[in-house]
Amino acid sequence: MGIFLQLALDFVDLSRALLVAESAMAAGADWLEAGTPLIKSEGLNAVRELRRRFPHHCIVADMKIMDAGRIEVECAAKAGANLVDVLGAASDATIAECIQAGKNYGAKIVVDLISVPDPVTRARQVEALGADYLTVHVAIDDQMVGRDPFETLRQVSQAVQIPVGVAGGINSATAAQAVASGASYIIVGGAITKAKNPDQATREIRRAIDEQVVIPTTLFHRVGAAHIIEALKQVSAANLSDALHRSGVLPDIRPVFAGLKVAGRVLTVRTYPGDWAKPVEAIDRAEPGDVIVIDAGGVGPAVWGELATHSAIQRHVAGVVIHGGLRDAGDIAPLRFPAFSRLVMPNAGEPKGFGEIGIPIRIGQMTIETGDWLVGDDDGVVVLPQKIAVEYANRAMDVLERENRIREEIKSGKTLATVTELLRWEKKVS
Ligand SMILES: O=C([C@H](O)CO)[C@H](O)[C@H](O)COP(=O)(O)O
Repeated sequence: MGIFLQLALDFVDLSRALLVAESAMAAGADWLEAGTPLIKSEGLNAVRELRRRFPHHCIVADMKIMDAGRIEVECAAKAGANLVDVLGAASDATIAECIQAGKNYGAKIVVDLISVPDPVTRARQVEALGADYLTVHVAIDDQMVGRDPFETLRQVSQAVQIPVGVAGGINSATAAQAVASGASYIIVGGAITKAKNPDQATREIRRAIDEQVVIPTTLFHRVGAAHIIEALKQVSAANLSDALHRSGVLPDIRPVFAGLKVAGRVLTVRTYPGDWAKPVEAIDRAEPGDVIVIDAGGVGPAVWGELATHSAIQRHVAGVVIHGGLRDAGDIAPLRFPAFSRLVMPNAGEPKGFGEIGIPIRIGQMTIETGDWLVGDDDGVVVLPQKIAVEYANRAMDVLERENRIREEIKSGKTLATVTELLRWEKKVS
């Protein structure tokens, strides 16, 4: 038996899900899953419509059943599902009821081991209860902190006899690893549903599975602490702010030059207005790729200019952010050095040395620490606190990937309002 590719339609709008389903099924996906968000949003009509459009394909209802297994399996099966998903975290009674209802209504039962503390033990238990399939699954939110399913998949696939599948951020670069780790079926959501070309994405993943090859991708994979910058170099300040629940923005800080982006680790400086000693000394303290963030009280005179910029370039400093003034803009422009400031002016102060390097600073409501991360572009500057950097760098990538998909649907002739069904989801004033 070959390895099945299951497409997880994790949309909230059925029309968008069907668009991708048509494309991906024609390109090599085997099983079609009504994702949990889709079922929660559209109900089992999503399963009925998938069954109607794909009468001969295996339809999976990712119900993530936690209770009332009998009725939930019955209605999913009657809606047209071949496989119904129950959580391994549910009680044995619920899982046994699902299995029995599955027998009665012609549906196979998949037990999803998502967030189960001891997946190997639970896998053996539910196999003994009569489960038909087992899925090793890393939750979307756990993917954002860098977790992957492969070691657990290897252990579980060796512990049971029933087919074991995998879900959790699988993409064209990791699908082969999923097969090598023992997967009998591979569930892919975002790497296809957020792809600009779902058919091409499906073909690549299909090839990765069938030929056991790694097909590199810069999208749909999540970084760990050592590679945060890789994600931040891809996302915009807007993506990062969206990921941070629309926060993180440094107020009143504007790009001095258009078309320049910076992403990097922060080195902070506090100085007295106009006192450019510590800002310039920080250049010598910075690591390559750092962004120097200066709190000069939000007022002039300038604490940064053309000579400081040449010095920063020598030290491979990635950019400068000034809560205060910059000068020599015309001379800095041709250097294409990313600079962001509250003010631009011709007058500087004196290098008196009042201030400190590396200490926490405060700009507006934001406390910024050395070691935090930052993205700046034509929109402004967003700071990412280091303690949440892995998660929110990954969530910013997720924002970028989702917008890539929406853009393609708009380019196909739709509007943003229709693609996102704004009218449907507007906050209803009761
Ligand atoms: O089951 C899923 C998740 O809990 C959201 O419903 C996904 O379908 C599953 O994780 C596959 O999606 P990706 O992780 O994006 O490949």
